[in-house]
Amino acid sequence: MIKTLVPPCEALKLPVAKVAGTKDSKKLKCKGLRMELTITQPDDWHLHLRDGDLLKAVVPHSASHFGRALVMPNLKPPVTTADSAVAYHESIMKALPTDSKFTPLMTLYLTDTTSPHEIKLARRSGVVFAVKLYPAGATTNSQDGVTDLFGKCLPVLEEMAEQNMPLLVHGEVTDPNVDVFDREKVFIDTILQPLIKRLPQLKVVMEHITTMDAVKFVESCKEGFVAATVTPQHLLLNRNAIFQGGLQPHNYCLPVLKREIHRQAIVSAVTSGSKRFFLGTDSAPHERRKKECPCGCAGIYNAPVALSLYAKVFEEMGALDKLEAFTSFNGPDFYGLPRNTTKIKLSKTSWKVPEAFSFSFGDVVPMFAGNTLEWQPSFI
Ligand SMILES: NC(=O)N[C@@H](CC(=O)O)C(=O)O
Ligand SMILES: [Zn+2]
Ligand SMILES: [Zn+2]
Repeated sequence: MIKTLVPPCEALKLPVAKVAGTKDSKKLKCKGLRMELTITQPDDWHLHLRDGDLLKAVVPHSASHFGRALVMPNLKPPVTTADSAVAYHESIMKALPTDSKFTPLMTLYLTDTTSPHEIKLARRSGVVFAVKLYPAGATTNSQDGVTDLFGKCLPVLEEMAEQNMPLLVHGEVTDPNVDVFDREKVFIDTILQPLIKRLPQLKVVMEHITTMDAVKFVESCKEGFVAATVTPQHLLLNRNAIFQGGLQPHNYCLPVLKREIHRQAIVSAVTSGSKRFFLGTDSAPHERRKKECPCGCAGIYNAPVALSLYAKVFEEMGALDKLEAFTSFNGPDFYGLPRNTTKIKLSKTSWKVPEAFSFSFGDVVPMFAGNTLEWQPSFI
């Protein structure tokens, strides 16, 4: 629901106008009215929560806005078994603020030696909802990932199709001869296309898509079987942002930001209302000293700003009426889970993103640190 509010002092006296389309909302904005949106509580279908002190530090940011999150397994060591997923689930539950209703959904880290039996155990655990494919060497903590998907993992993938367990992919090839900006497209051509041909019943999510090639691929597949998550950074930034006024380590993530034409293709796809695309922040915190150094880690910490940024993208495209499906419906529908029943409010109120979050072990710098954003989420 999209509502408009007048400035706070007068808010109680005046009737609330409902806004059906975005042309209206733009008009209202011009008149100086403040907008407010009430939407079903969103879920984050791609989140890095880490472990230890960093987990305790960052989990409140996700728990304060999202109902559930699909938690990525690329810890050190990675979460490769049902037992370790259950243990990780417990440590996340312990790290949550006491009154939190946030539900972590766990993933298994696929390796060359993952057995079909482990998939059965994962399904039975009740806490594992997907299996994650990291091509070995593709991204942070992927060294134990898969070296040869078709050669080593076919029996596991068949069992996953059997168990209705989705495969989530970091969709980049690791061949050093392939240009870093082409790695997603080559992955689609050489791995994903053959995979869905071979196992059409396997559900696949292309994580954090970055190219028009990925958009076209996902749109060409059978709805309900192949989908994609989209991050705030790939909707709002192109590759210039990595080099704006000097090297910008906090805009470096994998897959790396791409050209403007790719960003525009992703924005069009998510704001079209297609059910194939849903929210996955890929919020990936690294301590500041591990980002601002000679060989900085890939990953953008966006959990504190993600909802504001998604709202900004949809508003700029005149598609605020499509935001809720992207943030709160398409994901659970794909995973066959119920939609959340609680609501959150997004108010069009300026707020400043902190320069950094400071913890005893160090700082974590969020995406758009120090910038002013317009949409502010809160519980109702
Ligand atoms: N996206 C990133 O740049 N980094 C992620 C890993 C990943 O999702 O590829 C991380 O764990 O830091
Ligand atoms: Zn990834
Ligand atoms: Zn990720």
